[in-house]
Amino acid sequence: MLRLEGIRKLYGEDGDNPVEALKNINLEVKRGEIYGVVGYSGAGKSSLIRCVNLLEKPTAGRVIVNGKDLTKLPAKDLRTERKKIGMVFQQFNLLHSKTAFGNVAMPLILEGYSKEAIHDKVMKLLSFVGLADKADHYPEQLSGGQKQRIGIARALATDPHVLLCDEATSALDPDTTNAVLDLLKQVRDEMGITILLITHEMNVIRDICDKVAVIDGGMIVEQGTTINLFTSPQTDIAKSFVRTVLNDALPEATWKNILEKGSSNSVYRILYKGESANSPLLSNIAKKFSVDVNVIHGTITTIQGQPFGNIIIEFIGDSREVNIVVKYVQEQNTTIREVAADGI
Ligand SMILES: Nc1ncnc2c1ncn2[C@@H]1O[C@H](COP(=O)(O)OP(=O)(O)OP(=O)(O)O)[C@@H](O)[C@H]1O
Repeated sequence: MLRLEGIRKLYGEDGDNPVEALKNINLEVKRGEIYGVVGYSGAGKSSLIRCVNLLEKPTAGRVIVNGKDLTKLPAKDLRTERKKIGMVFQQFNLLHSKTAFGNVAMPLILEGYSKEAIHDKVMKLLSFVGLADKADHYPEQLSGGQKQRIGIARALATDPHVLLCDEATSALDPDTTNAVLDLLKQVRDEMGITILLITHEMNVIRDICDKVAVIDGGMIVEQGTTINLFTSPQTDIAKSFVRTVLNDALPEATWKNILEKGSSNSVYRILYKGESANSPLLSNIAKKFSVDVNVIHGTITTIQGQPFGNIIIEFIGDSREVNIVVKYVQEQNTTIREVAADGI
């Protein structure tokens, strides 16, 4: 549905200090997928999303939407194809002089739709985003979450195939963020729209993305399914992003206690994924082996509908028996490793 091939973006290429914001970006989003791009400030996220709808022309590379390379289209055809790409902005970008109705109607007026058709479509979209009763309200009379719903309704007005979301929830509080993320999921599930979103918030990736790419210094440094990225991040930057929501480092005070007891060599991290998160692993260990299991720290979270457990435990018992237990855990298709000196 959407493919980026070898995208480069160089700003100020004719000046003394050109900035290479994107370096050879390759990415494929399948129809109906929600694909997230996560990165720190300055990583190149905005440049990337702006290159997708050609608000910025890539210096090199191809942007293929529905089989068409947008970078090769003449201006008139590009305008037609752009209508199939909706855009949702962090700051909503609503016209303050227009009501909610007027904002959603805008793209349809520009398209020359009849008054009746506009009324029908706008009211349907306002109902879809749960704001039919706010049709006559102006943006200043709406909350941030409501403004974003209007922004989404406006983006849907031209029946896009792809929705690009630029930090769509970054200006919202956590509860409102959840509601807007649910709405985006509904857009995908009920309308079959493919979504590419950029964010610096890993909870957004965890909550709605099927796949994710981590971008750093204008390059994709890691990409894959959301569950794989969360359960086995490879790069330091992906690990640090995952840590922002899983908070899996052992608290310093707990680690200090363990060191004082001299039992640091029997502290392990166990990562459960999917099915194995449901199996009573710890109680099995306690039943089968003569070691005690002390859970020190941990989180269990749901990623793409699958439970994922990340817990730190201390085995209390003979070290030979502990080694046997570690082997047993590995045989259960579960990751286990000693916790390092920094509690990670
Ligand atoms: N119009 C521009 N002219 C020159 N340099 C630019 C321009 N836009 C972005 N850059 C530079 O390109 C790099 C990537 O910026 P970009 O805005 O794409 O990152 P970002 O990940 O979206 O950051 P943020 O989350 O802070 O918006 C940065 O070094 C930035 O300074």
